[in-house]
Amino acid sequence: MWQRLLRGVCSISCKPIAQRWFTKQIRLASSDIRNIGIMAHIDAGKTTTTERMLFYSGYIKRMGDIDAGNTVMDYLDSERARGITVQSAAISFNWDDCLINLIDTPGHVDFTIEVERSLRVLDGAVAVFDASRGVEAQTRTVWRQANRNNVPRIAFLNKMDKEGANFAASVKSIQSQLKAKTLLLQVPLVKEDQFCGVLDLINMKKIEWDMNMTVSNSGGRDFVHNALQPNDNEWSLCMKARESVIEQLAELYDEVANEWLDGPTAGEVKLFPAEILKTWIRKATIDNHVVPVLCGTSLKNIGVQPLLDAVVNFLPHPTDIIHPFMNYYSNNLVAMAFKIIHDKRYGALVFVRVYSGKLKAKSKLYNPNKSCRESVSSVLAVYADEYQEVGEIPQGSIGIVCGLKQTVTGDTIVESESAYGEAKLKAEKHHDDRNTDSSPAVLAAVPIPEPVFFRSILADSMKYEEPLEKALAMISREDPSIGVKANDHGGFLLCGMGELHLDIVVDRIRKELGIKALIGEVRVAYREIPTCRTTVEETFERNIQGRKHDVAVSLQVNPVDENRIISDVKSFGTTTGVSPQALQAAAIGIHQECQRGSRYGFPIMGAKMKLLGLTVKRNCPLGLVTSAAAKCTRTALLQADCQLVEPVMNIEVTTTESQLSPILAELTKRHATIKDVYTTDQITTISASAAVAEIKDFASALRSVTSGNVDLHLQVSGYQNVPQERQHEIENSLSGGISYS
Ligand SMILES: Nc1nc2c(ncn2[C@@H]2O[C@H](COP(=O)(O)OP(=O)(O)OP(=O)(O)O)[C@@H](O)[C@H]2O)c(=O)[nH]1
Repeated sequence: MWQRLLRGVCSISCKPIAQRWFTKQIRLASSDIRNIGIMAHIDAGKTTTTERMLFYSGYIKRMGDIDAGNTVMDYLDSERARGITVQSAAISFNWDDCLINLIDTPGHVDFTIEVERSLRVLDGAVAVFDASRGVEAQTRTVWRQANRNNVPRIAFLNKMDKEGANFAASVKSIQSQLKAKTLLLQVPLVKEDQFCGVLDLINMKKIEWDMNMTVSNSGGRDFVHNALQPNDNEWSLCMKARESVIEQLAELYDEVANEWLDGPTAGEVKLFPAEILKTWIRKATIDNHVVPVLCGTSLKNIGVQPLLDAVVNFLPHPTDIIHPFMNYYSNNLVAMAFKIIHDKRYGALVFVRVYSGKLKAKSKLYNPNKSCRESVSSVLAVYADEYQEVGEIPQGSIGIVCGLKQTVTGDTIVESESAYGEAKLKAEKHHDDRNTDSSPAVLAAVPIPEPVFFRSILADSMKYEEPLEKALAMISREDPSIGVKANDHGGFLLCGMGELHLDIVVDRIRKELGIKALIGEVRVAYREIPTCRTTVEETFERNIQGRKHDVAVSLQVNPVDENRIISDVKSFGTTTGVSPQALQAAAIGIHQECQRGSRYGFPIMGAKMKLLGLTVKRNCPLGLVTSAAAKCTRTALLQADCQLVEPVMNIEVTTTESQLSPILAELTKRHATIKDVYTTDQITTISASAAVAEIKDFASALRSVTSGNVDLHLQVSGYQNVPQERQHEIENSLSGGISYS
């Protein structure tokens, strides 16, 4: 990718346009900015839709083709090869005098953390659906994520050209499965059994594309829109549908009801001016009361321009949504780093959302999460894999900051340490929860679930050791859901959320960064949990340079019902008077030993590690405190009789009824528990759960037994004890060491 970034592989160079737009961006008011995401199930057409948006906005001169692997938005080699979006690519373009900062989010379940991070910084989203499938498994996940983050949404029913596309059924599935109140703003226009445009209910217009022109020369730029007339066939249908929109709004807001009752009429027909209607649709969308629904086919270039109009008209601008922390900073700078990628020329590119103030080039900033100062060298606006230096990122917008050394994804960045101090004081006056980990004056980070897969990675020769270490540090800074740990074989363990997640990292290391490395097979991240409470007291003696040092440690291990370790190491009782540095050194020893595991060598979880006592003489080396605490932890964990547990996944398979038998057979073979099987709208859904170890190659097995006519959604649901017979298998495979390929 790095060579690609330098060369600027995009076949289209748009620097002059970019320059004009980015200069304009600085003068923009917040109300002219839309920070939006595109979210959906894999393959619904997010990337194709985005490419069309760029094309119609004039940003690119030729549309990319996802199937030919030459889109602007999917720009990593691994993305182009696989035809899927892996990293969220952010991009800015203009539509109707507004600056749209758009983030294309990945659809695969392994990258849901990436989606969550994007949702934090967005003000609104376009949810893209495949109109022949309606709501799909991953849509439900991203929808829940958007609900959690209160992100207002527009639904775009894409692929209306496909055989089996069904507007009404898709809307029904949004209502029933996502429990969303849909507001239909368009009706599909079909001629000679072909989808060719939309009936716009707000403006009462027929918008029609010439199917012979769309795919070839015009690329869908040319379309005709005519006002609907009372003698048109579609008139009464559209009037009824428009009335239903107004009624839905009237149920929400009394003012709409009054306006509707008292407003002007033309003969028998009650009028409700389009501009007023738009204002109320916008309000209902931002209040998260309704989800406006539009339709089209991005591949055939129909319906994308009205979608862009809807983004500008109905999705919120940055100042529509006031986040509580903004009140503490007045007009001082506060921003959030939501993504990091590395570039050879600029180094770490930190994508930020500026909530208040301006983020200027050559300025000094403060990072309260890392308690450190940072220097900004330059500030960039982004065009997929091309960047344009700009002087500042204005309030409410998204851009890239260069020069930051310690900031990682999820950190808050503010103007200065003193500005943060003032904000923290103000925030604490309003909150009694001073004991929580993070101050209300910083933005809450995205929680990262426990990784369920890992694989070993070892440099092929000494020449690649340092580059590999640097590459892994860089990748885990970019994506904190990738864990990197040194293993006992001189290499590293790479932990991630799924097989694809780890495959992508390995691809980047080998192909994009050119590092020769030996890679172990993908393994399940088992864990060990203590089964009983133990208390251990031990004293350690060492002679160091003729001086005798001893450290006494007393530690208790308590089983707890949580998928993590709770470390209780603080100054109390017999630890009173022990220096904070010694307590910290003991905490490190306990943590390190928990990571090493006990009987099986897998990290511990479900344990509260309580330091009951620590006796340390003056001048005792801190390293000795760490190893004493580690040894005491080892003894305590052995006595706590740790049990091996494994991650379990919820499985959701959607298919047609005819494919049910082979799928159920595959699930039974893998000892899955079938929870439910139901059919709605001719789509059969099977929900089940199984151990991750049992379903490692489930996706490819499913594809082969159903000829690809299946949709699979997996999500980690928890942990369960490993059955006795498999425990032996695991022990045997572990004693065989790591096999690299
Ligand atoms: N028939 C039809 N196919 C479409 C349409 N839009 C996209 N496609 C096809 O659907 C497939 C997936 O499109 P993408 O744009 O990559 O979908 P995506 O949602 O970005 O997929 P991920 O990045 O993998 O999450 C490609 O083969 C597209 O050509 C459409 O309107 N009609």
